[in-house]
Amino acid sequence: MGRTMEDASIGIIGMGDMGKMYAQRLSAAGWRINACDRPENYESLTQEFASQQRITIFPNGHLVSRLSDFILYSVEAGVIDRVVAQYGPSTKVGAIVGGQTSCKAPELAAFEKHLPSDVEIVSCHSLHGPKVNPRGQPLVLIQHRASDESLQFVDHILSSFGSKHVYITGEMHDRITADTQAVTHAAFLSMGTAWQANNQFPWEINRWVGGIENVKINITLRIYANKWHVYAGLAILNPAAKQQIRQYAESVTELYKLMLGGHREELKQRVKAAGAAVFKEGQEAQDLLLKDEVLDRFSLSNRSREKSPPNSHLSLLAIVDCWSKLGIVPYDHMICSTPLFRLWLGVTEYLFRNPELLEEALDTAIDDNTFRSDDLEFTFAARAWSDCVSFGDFESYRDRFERIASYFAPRFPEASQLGNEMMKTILEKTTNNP
Ligand SMILES: NC(=O)C1=CN([C@@H]2O[C@H](COP(=O)(O)OP(=O)(O)OC[C@H]3O[C@@H](n4cnc5c(N)ncnc54)[C@H](OP(=O)(O)O)[C@@H]3O)[C@@H](O)[C@H]2O)C=CC1
Ligand SMILES: O=C(O)C(=O)Cc1ccc(O)cc1
Repeated sequence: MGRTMEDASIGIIGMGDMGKMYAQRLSAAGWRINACDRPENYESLTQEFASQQRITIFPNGHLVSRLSDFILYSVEAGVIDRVVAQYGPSTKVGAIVGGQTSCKAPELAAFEKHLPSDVEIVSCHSLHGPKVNPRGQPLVLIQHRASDESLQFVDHILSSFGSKHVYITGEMHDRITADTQAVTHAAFLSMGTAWQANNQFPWEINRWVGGIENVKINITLRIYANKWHVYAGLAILNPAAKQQIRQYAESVTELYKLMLGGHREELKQRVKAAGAAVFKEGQEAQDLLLKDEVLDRFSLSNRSREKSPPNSHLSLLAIVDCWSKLGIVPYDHMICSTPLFRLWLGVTEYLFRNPELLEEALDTAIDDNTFRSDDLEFTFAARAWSDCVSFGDFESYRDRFERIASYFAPRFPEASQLGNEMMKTILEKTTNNP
């Protein structure tokens, strides 16, 4: 292999949020980092990292690739092929290459296509955002074209994160993350779309205040405050995601039609059968915590509330219907769970493991027309996001995303502070920190 742990250096191509987080944490653990972003960002990055002795900034990926023993591409998923085509042939002989993109099929295809055959491939994916402490969070490692020794080398490099290493294939990664990431995002993106379409800031309206609603609101705003390309890439480029998001939109539509038609018994039967398939007896996940007393602390609203206002919870009924139609047991996907997914599963579980609350939601869906127009917009939104992902057009995804994001933007600073506290509190209880 020709490299020793002592003199090895790590290359990072793409110094955005994730690239910088990796550079900071790996250099703090004692590794030498060679990093670059696009050539036009060279000057500013050099200044930013001037005081960090173990991080050297280079003008481009050729210079990073020819020097480094483990090279990580941390660029937008949509450009991975182009960037690997550009710098891949400059990779140091015998080096190991990996990527941080959220969908592995295009990344691994790019590596196979453009890397010299003497280069090994071990890819990875931290299943959390750049501001989350990696300790205890899942970190996927994919030994795609590499010896066991090289996998151990990468394993060792990344061990300082304290993450929970998960060893799977790229294909399995994409199938699981279609659910834990792409469908989860589709649900929250649709909530935001519906609120915007009805011209609502949900925390200002009585029927949205408290409990589960705080999670819905805080996560939706958290997603819209983030970069569109992260969500577009992992949904559009993952074939399993298209199918799963389409099923989610179909479940939303069919349940909404049952509500609209007043088909109480059919609705109850369908939802409860789905619930029984997903939440099997004795299959409780780790303590997911979601209790109203805690969730109530994270409200953007300044109103107080005594009891949860009844809600049809269409978004939650539909995800369970979707999982059951696809034969997915979400607890099996905890190995690739992100913090958002655990919260999403947590609120869903909270509703489905509370028979009175579920009954109340189903009766509200039939009897109470307060939510009809919200649910109508939510149904349109779920279908529109599904179409957008299926068409695979990054620019129209960006346009939809940014239009809705700008509606909520004035509340981002407050929402992100509150959302961070909520995540922290809930993560402390839902992560098995070693
Ligand atoms: N954000 C998150 O929560 C997570 C993201 N990921 C994945 O990690 C990857 C990076 O995400 P993130 O850091 O958030 O995104 P960013 O947009 O912050 O970072 C990507 C960086 O790559 C740069 N880049 C683009 N082309 C080149 C090139 N030819 N050479 C060098 N640099 C280039 C971009 O520059 P410019 O902006 O100027 O184009 C940008 O600085 C994505 O694939 C994402 O899906 C994975 C886990 C979590
Ligand atoms: O938790 C989520 O789903 C996020 O939104 C953060 C995120 C985004 C992309 C990833 O590949 C991993 C995590």
